[in-house]
Amino acid sequence: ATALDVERIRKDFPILHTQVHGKPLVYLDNGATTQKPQVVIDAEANYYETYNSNVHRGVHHLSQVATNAYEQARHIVAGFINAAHSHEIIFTKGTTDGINLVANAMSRRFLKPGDSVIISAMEHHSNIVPWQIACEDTGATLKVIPINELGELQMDAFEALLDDSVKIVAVTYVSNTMGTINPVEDIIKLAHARNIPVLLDAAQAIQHISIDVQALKPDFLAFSGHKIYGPTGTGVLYGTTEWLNKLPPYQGGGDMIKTVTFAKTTYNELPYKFEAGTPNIAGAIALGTAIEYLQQVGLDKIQQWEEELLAYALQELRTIEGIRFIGDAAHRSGAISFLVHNIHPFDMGELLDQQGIAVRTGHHCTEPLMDQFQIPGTVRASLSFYNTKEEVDKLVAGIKRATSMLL
Ligand SMILES: Cc1ncc(COP(=O)(O)O)c(CNc2co[nH]c2=O)c1O
Repeated sequence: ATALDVERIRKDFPILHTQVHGKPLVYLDNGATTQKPQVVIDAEANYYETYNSNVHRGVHHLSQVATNAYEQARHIVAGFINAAHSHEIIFTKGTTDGINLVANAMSRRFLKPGDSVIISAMEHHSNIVPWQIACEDTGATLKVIPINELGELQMDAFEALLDDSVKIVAVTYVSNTMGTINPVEDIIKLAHARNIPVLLDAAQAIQHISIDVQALKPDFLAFSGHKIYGPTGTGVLYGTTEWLNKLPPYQGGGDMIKTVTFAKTTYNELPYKFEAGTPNIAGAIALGTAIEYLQQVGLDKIQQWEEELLAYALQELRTIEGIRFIGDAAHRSGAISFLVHNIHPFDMGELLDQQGIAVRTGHHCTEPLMDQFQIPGTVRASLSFYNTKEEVDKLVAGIKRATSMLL
């Protein structure tokens, strides 16, 4: 693939041309949320300006236009991850919402005392707490796959945890804190060998790695729209038809029903069974636009550039005296977490901010991981395809300047 024209791409993102504290914004907090191209911003505004209307039930023109746009967005998402059917795409509020939907259903229908749920030591709180609640409610046990000092899953320990008590495996595809890319193909194969379903938290994978769910075969896959250049409050839960038909409805209300009587209600077919109430119509449409934008840019070019930029960032960061990487997996993407000498991450982050450099500091909603490394938190830089090597150089220079001020 020909190289990405990053400078041209950057023109698509208005915010990248703003200043912070009088200095050009260097946005390196893409793991928290990504910036939005003008076409995504316009897609939301255009809906409200020209065809705002509720979906699925209206007979009037605007409602049909809105419904077609909303369902076209679903079709775009289905194609993006190569789902076998569009009805396997459930629009959610985000990754947290999608995981809660599955955990809630599992606790109501599939978990009982003596059962277990497997997660990993690097999970985001959104893929820990819903499972803790499900286990508390059902008497099931939460099991945790350990990681090694590089922040990689210990697969032998994972295999040892797999037994007949396990009713689901829920793991992150890519660590939001360390960037570790987990061997999800192997995890799924090992779990499926025992007929155990797998949920993949793809919040930090969907924007960096091409995902084909018919090849990879997760039973569920969740991601957030705002981390793949779409609006906040949007997301997707992919589920196989088989599993989505097994799950009870998550929320009751309009749209998710076929007929309602006080004696008995029958539920709608997929995907509407899981889309109660008026959805985030504008958000879903704009998410579809975000995905089309990425496809036009070229996912292979994006992946190639991000890999090159990550390698450059690691190479340059390694020149910093006293830097300690938290997680240094061989197979990684997106995020780089580090500490410099014994400087508290908050102090480093604050001084970087004063230089216009946006990174995230703290535990990144992975507190158990911080406990394992015995640190209060990290400084995390997380890259996107609109970042440049010059921005990496500014980060490195900014860290060196902050270090000289703080030591
Ligand atoms: C791996 C992972 N799972 C789930 C979530 C939750 O996504 P949400 O429902 O859209 O909030 C995040 C958000 N991660 C981060 C949010 O801010 N900094 C982060 O690293 C994440 O990185």
